[in-house]
This record gives sequence, C-alpha cells and structure tokens, in this order.
Amino acid sequence: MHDQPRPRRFLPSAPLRGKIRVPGDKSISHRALMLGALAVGETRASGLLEGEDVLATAAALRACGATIEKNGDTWSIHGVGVGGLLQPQGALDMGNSGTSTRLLMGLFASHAITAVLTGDASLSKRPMGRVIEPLSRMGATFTPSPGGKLPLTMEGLCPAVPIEYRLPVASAQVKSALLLAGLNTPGVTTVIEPVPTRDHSERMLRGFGAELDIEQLGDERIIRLHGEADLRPQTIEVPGDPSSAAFFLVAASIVEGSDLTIENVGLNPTRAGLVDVLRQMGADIAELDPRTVGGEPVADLRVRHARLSGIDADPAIAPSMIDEFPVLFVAAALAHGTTRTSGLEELRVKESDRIAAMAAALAATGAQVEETEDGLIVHGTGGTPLAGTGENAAVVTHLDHRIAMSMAVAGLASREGVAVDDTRPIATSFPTFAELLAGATGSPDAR
Ligand SMILES: O=C(O)C1=C[C@@H](OP(=O)(O)O)[C@@H](O)[C@H](O)C1
Ligand SMILES: C=C(OP(=O)(O)O)C(=O)O
Repeated sequence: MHDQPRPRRFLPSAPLRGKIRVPGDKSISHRALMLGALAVGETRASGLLEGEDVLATAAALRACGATIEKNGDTWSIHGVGVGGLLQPQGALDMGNSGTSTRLLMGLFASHAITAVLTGDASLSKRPMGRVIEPLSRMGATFTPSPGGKLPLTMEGLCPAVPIEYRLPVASAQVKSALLLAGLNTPGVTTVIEPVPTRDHSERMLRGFGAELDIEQLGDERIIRLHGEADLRPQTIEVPGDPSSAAFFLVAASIVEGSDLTIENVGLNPTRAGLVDVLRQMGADIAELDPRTVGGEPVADLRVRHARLSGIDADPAIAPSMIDEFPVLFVAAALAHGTTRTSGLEELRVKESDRIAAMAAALAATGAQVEETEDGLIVHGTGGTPLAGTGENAAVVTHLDHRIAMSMAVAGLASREGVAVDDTRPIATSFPTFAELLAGATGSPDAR
C-alpha cells in the first residue's frame, strides 16, 4: 500500500449502463493458492483475484517453498505436497487480510515450522483467539500479542492431534483453518457448523481429491476430513466475486435510469444473500445464463434502477452476505421506509467495526441511522438523494475497503458528492473498482 492516504470525492453520477465483469472471488482465490501449494504437481488458476489480500497469501506460500507465478492470464502453482511446507525465513506480512492470516495459521498448525505473522493497523486489531484456541488443541503453540492479536509467533506440530470442534461463531475462516490443519493430521478432523457459512473450502478440498464427508442435520453441518491426504493438482476457473458485484448491484438499483449487466457473478447459495435481500426490498435483478464455473453456480446479473422499500432483514441470512452489509445499509438509506438489521455482532470485528463505521459515515451524509448493539436501523429517504458531505468532512474508512466502496456508492446517489478519506484499501479486494465505476457511469476515471 502507498504511504499516504488517498482521499477522493465520489460525485453524483449518470445512470450505470452497459456490461462489466468484476474480478475473481477473493475467498476462492485464497483457497486455490493454498490447496495448489499443497498438491504435488502444477495447479493452474484463471480469473484469480489479483488484489493485495490474495497476493499476501501467494507471498507467504512462496516463502514456504511453493512456486507461484503468472503466465499470461493464468496463474501456475507448483505445490510441495501435504506436509511439505518449508520453514519460512523472516516474518510473513498478512497486510489487511483476515482470510490469509487465519487460513494460513491452520495450514502451518500441522507442519513442523515456526512462523511469525504480522499485519497492518487494521488486521492487528482483529481477534485471532478464535483460531488459536482450536489449533492449540491440535497441538500448535502460539505467542500472540495481548488480546490474541497480531503480530504473533506460532509453532506447528507434526503429527498434530485430530479434534472434533463445534464452531462457537459462524465463521468460514475458523472452519477452513481447522480443515486445512486437518489435511496433514492423522485420523479424522471434525468441524460442526451450527449455521451454514461459505462452503468454498469443502467444495475445493473435494475437487483436489481430499476425503470429506458432510452430514446435514437440520441447519447443522458435520464436516469430517480424513487426514494425511494426497491432493491432486487442478485446473481452476475462479468465478466473479459476488461481494464485489454487490457495490454495482446497489449502485444501479439506487441511481435512476440505470440498466447494468454484471457478468460471471458467483452465486453459491452460501454467498448470495444480498441478491435475495435486495429483491425483498423491490430490486430488479435478473439472473441470465445460469451455469457452473469451477464447481460453483454462476450467472450474469442484469440490474435496473427500482423503487426500494425498507425491510426487517432476517438475521439468519447474515452469514450468506456478511461482507455485503455496509453496502446494503446504503441501499436502505435511499429506500422508502425503515430497514432493521440484527444479529450482526461479527461486523464489529472485520477490517473495522462496520456497524459503527457505517453509522458514522451515513450520518455524515445526512442519512437517518440508529446504531444498536448488533445492527443498524436505517430510515430511508424514499429515493431522494442524500445530502452528501462538505468539502472538509470526508467520511472515515478505518483502512476498510468495504466502507470505502460503500460510501463511494452513496456518493453516486447524493447531491454534493461524498468525500472518502482514503481509497487505498480498495486495492485489497477490488483493484479495478474505480475503472469499472468510471466505465459504467461514463465518467472519467478520477483515481
Ligand atoms: O472464509 C473466507 O474467505 C471469508 C469469511 C468471512 O469471514 P469470517 O469467517 O470471519 O466470517 C468473510 O467476512 C471474509 O471476507 C472471507
Ligand atoms: C472481512 C473481509 O476480509 P478478511 O477477513 O479476509 O480481511 C472482507 O473482505 O470484507
């Protein structure tokens, strides 16, 4: 990341029109690199997200002996085999990425290596106890900073001890960390998931040939991974990231006259909650050409401006749109009536406290919001543009890409525009955001 913050004002915009393609799914990209690094032979991945978070994962895996390079549009990963990760020299910089940190902690936990993990100011505030605790039960040892935070040093154990673990928080990162640790552990590692979270790890582990049983008991899922697996290299096509498409779904829904098609969007049911919630609010989103890409359901999404109405969002849908709430709050701020959300405690431990950050940012643009312990109540304008922010009143993004992009979208539907204090973090997940926004709105790319 550049040293100095990069402020930008996002101005009211012309309708969003035409066709765009968002970059590859961040969650799937991290996993493709990690499983590729553990297979023997060459894994090839196309459509991989080249955001800073995914590049941090690639750099860490290289430091552990994997060969990862880009040839044309395809990434090539030569893995070291399960159990073959080498001792990295020097600290591994995880940047802004919670997924890199927690999943790699899982991988390292069952290898006989010592790793030092560091991160930026945002990542260094995030809780790692949720993975330290179960991975310690498997035999790894950790010396974290106070409060279970980065920077930390960890020592893996080989052979590790298989465990059965019921997730105390709905977290795909914790689930995945344990499954990845289980790969090089003798016996069966069992993760019990009381509510479903994104299942990319399970899908991809099976694709690479790991033996994984999944038992569904009502909402609860019991996942059993058979350890000391041999992974077979794969050819992976990474679908477009629904969490990135989200900004354009909301932007086109709230800017009058918009008619935008977002091609190749991943619609795995464990990720597609925002589309359902926007439709409940009255959004006009059509799924065109549904198909399967890389073992994941995908479609082109055509979204047209629509009259949105506030809803009481069902908290059960939270895990399937956990990263999309900041931009949902923007849609709610422009809707008719009130939107109530709850059950969102996890938003407080993301790159920022996303409940507090969005409450403050939206209030600064003239929106009517009430913060609760576990959600936000948003009283919409009924479609009237938000006032926006004054010249010297940039909203504070706290090194959080999703706050920056959500408030950029708010700017499009404002009278004065919205000033964002720092757009640098956008490159962690969506490096082409400004370019695609400029193209869709027919305005110059003002990066
Ligand atoms: O597993 C993953 O790839 C992710 C899981 C989610 O985090 P949690 O597991 O902490 O909910 C999500 O917020 C993050 O952007 C990516
Ligand atoms: C929470 C996010 O990512 P991570 O946890 O990987 O930093 C996100 O991308 O919104």
